[in-house]
Amino acid sequence: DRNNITAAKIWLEEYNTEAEKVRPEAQEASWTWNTNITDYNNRLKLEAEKKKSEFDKRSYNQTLNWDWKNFTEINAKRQFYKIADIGESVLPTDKFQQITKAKSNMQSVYSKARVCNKPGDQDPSKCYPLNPTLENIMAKSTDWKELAWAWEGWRNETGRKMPDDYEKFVELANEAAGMNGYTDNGDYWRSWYETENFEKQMEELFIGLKDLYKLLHAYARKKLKERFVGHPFPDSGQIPAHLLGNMWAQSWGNLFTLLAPYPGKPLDVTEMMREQNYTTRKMFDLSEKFFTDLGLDPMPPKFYNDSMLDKPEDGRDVVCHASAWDFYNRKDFRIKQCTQVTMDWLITTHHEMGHVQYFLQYKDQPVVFRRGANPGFHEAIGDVLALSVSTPKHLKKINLLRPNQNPDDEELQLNFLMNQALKKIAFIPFGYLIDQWRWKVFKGETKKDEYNEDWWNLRCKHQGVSPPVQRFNTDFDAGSKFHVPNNTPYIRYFVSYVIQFQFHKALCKEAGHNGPLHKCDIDQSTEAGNKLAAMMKLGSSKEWPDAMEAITGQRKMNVSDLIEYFAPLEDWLKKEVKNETLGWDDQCGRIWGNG
Ligand SMILES: CC(=O)N[C@@H](CC(=O)O)C(=O)NC[C@H](CC1(C(=O)N[C@@H](Cc2ccc(O)cc2)C(=O)O)CCCC1)C(=O)O
Ligand SMILES: [Zn+2]
Repeated sequence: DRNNITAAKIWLEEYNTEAEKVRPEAQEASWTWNTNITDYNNRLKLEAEKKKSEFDKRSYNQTLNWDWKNFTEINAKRQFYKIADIGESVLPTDKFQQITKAKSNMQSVYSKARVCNKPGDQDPSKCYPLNPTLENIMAKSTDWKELAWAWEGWRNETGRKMPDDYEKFVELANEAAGMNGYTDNGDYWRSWYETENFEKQMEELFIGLKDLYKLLHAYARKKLKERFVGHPFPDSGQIPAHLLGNMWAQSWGNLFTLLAPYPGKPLDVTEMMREQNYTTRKMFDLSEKFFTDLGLDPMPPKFYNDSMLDKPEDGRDVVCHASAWDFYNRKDFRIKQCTQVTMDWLITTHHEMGHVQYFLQYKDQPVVFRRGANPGFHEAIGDVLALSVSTPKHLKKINLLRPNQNPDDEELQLNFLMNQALKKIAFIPFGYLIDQWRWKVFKGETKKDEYNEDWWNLRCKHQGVSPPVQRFNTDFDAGSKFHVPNNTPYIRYFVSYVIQFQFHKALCKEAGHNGPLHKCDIDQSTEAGNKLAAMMKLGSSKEWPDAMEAITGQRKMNVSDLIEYFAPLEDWLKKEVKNETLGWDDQCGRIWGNG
């Protein structure tokens, strides 16, 4: 009967066995399209997704045979709860096909986009991809016009072509969420955090970090005004968004040579990697060794064979944006990325390997528990290890610091902290605002003809950046960021950037570190590794405060460890910007045209 827990557990076993067949097929078809974007592979992907959605629907219907909401066995009850939560698969077949088609269109536009008419090109029909060309221009160019060409061109070739598909996606995603008992798709996405007033909690964390961001923003604005003297910076105080070394102004690491407190003490790890003929494989071996030296798992033998670690040279279209893949069969785990030999890509490699390590650690959980404790946890693992790898002390150990450089030199240490701040503090408002915008779209508070105005209201208000050229309602700048057309939620990165410092602090203590937090390198500490592994093994079988407690001994997210980590730099910044006006107006002033 409906309360027979023994029979229910047998059914759960059967569900798992079947899920370990259906999911790998869907993943394999998605992998094939991602690594070779063709109409044929797209059809196979849609077919496989349709098959998986039918399995999900069938499984949901079978959960109705059990009174699982009243089960006393927590683990079984939690499995039923997750099996019954089938997301977009709840849609009837025709609507499921429509939403999958809309997503596929946007993903394809994003991944195939090229920008032409580069200033100074003899052949105006020559076109350039984001990776590596446009990203390199945004990272290295100091030519205002060239930066503006790349910035505007990318948005014309991506976001501008998506509003109709995006509107369709929002409508159907909300319909699916409604059928699953949520108020809208944003409510569904937030449900993964199982946290009362989650939006309020995120806002409080963000408010706690605003002052630190304003210091860095004021310093960067001061130095960029010197670099681009004579060019228009808005009176409202924002920084033109194309000057920050990144297509979305989300990470300012490429401004290090401009912003380093002691320019004579460079951290030019990329040059060192190139001088030592680093290859993609060497970057992965380095990362894997860090994990295994902590006592964590090595990559399975077929990982390197089956992964795509470099951009293919046979001209096929691929999704270059890095990603880590669990095939849910306990055997196949892959990474797909178009690796370049740079320090940034060494960090990204650790980030993706962090995902695979999490997959490996929880692979014997029931399929529905093979997720992060919350999505932010999955994003934090690789970054936590990268916090140790990037220290001057560790770079010295792996011979990526110049021989004449002393890792304990205080000026070098301050340069290191600035380098970290340009990636971690600069990211905070961006990590926060993407889903602020999307949650409002899903709530219906932002209509299609307001998509772009609302996007820039948030970019101007929270991030303190403004568009370098006039924007119109016919633009859709949110669509120029991978995660919007690819429907990947983003608040997970904001959460990760906060909790990774909590994890770092706790693991450094476990590793016996004394002294400032930013100097800690947990390398080879199996005590730290064991703590991390124990948390990852839980997967999503427990609510995330239990996982947080397993590492840090307490159950809340808070920004105090991040602030402690950057304390020495905060003092330096306060002195640097004492004659500056901190912050900016909420509005961006005149940036709007009615196109
Ligand atoms: C099958 C699948 O999709 N799997 C998921 C993982 C999972 O869910 O299991 C996945 O691989 N997602 C891709 C995504 C890629 C990256 C990303 O998009 N990063 C953010 C923000 C950021 C930037 C710098 C940084 O150091 C940390 C975060 C951005 O670039 O804006 C690219 C660079 C790094 C991470 C990722 O790995 O999170
Ligand atoms: Zn990630």
